[in-house]
Amino acid sequence: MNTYLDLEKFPLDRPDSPAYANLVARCKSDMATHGMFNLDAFLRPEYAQAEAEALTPKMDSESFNHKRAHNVYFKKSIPGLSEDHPALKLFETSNNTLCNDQLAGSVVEKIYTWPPLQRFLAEVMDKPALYPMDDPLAAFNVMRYQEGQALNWHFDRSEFTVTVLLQAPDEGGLFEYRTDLRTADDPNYDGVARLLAGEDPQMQQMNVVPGTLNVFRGVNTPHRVTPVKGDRARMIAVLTYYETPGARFTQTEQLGFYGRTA
Ligand SMILES: O=C(O)CCC(=O)C(=O)O
Ligand SMILES: [Fe+2]
Repeated sequence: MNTYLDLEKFPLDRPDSPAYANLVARCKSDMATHGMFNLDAFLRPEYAQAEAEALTPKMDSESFNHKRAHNVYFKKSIPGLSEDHPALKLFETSNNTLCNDQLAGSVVEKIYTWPPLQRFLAEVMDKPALYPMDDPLAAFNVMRYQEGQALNWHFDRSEFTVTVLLQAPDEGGLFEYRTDLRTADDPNYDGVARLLAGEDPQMQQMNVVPGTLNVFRGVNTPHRVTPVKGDRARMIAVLTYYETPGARFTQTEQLGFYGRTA
């Protein structure tokens, strides 16, 4: 994996080293303060670019165009919220997705299934262990956003999400987020409505270099990707792990996100 990953800077393969302990401590601290952490250029940028190019023909011919209007919950209705509540405002999303069953042999698959990464993430996230999903579609994806495409405001299904940026666009395609807008006990619908109206001063933007591994707690932190501008697409790998083995999407979720069931 040292070919692809910068294991000198991020010694995930040396869990007994002091450098590893330092890295875990830094990531825990970033997670506690910002709800996310980054390993800059963890996937060496030349391999990130090569992976983006290698996957482009498949993206052109086989990907699912995830295009729909949705609210921040990806649900039709929320018990106790009237249909016209501004927290349920609909937004357009469009991007193209390749699923894990279309990514056999890819570098993204190698990273997703590499046990030291799972162990490292578990340690940073204070979990006894983390497991890959047992879902042929939702375990890991590569998403492409071309000119005008975007992923609109949403909360994630999983507690946290791991991404690796493969290719950055020339303009737009920015990741925007609002840390801890809700909690497990307080859905904060008025706060959600404020954010969606563009009136939350605590919204932030993140800009990362290609190859960066980002981990963010997206279950209570709404986030979006702004529309891409220009000819260069934004391409990103999304890796999902759970605390229990065997996690799967429901058929309804598979259909909604990937246009098919498997
Ligand atoms: O494209 C990204 O940076 C974010 C992807 C994301 O939020 C998701 O897949 O849930
Ligand atoms: Fe997300």
